[in-house]
Amino acid sequence: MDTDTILSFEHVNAGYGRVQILNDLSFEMKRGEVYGVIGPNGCGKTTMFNALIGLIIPTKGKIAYDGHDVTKTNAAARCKLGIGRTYQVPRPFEGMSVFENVLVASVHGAGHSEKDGRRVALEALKLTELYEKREIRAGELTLLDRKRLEIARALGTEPKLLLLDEVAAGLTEAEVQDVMKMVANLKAAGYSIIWIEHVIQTMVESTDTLMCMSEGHNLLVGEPLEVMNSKLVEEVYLGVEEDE
Ligand SMILES: Nc1ncnc2c1ncn2[C@@H]1O[C@H](COP(=O)(O)OP(=O)(O)OP(=O)(O)O)[C@@H](O)[C@H]1O
Repeated sequence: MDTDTILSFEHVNAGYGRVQILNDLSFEMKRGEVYGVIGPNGCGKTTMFNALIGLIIPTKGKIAYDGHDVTKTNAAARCKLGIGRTYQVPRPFEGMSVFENVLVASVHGAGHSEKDGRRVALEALKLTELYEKREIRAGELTLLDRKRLEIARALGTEPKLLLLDEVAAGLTEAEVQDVMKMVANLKAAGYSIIWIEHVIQTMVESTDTLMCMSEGHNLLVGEPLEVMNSKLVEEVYLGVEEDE
């Protein structure tokens, strides 16, 4: 793995029990880039995240992250190495304040002392523009702010690689623009970001590299607009969307 590469999947097979979902998946991501992942429903995008954070262990192949072979490393150790994820459906502790939610991630997720955890949590809240709302109960937040909180909680673990799972889903166009600005700020702050999304325009405008997955493998990867305009992608992805 060259030092520019933060993440690589090499011929990975993985799934749930006997059901194999990832099927010889290979790709490589550069440090500091926003790497988009698209593909039809059920093609294995979230499963790829699950394999990346250590929720499921590959039956074949290798996952290398930041100079480490993490193929069989457990989830807690990967979190400590700097892999932080968000979930498709935000699930904060509703009764806790915004700040407390991020503090919990920082202290219990990343193992920071309370003092360091507070510092990291406040930085995460500033980066996600939630600082002014830090005392509000998480259950009272709008969907956009819940998405921000989901990202802040991931940042609370001090990741180098941030995994975003459909953070734009369910938002208005104006809100999606806010998310795109936030992702651009996170990139500028030095995070490497891997971003699953169905909102195609977002992917074209906000990512440096785009991969389209199909049936658990890498169908096409490249410059976002080229990937989106390719016939191959149109057939497996847009074709499926239109039929739904
Ligand atoms: N815990 C699980 N146990 C068994 N099968 C699962 C589990 N989670 C997901 N699957 C199956 O794995 C396949 C891939 O799902 P996955 O969520 O990775 O797809 P996806 O590309 O993220 O889809 P979407 O765009 O709809 O979120 C689907 O057929 C799904 O039903």
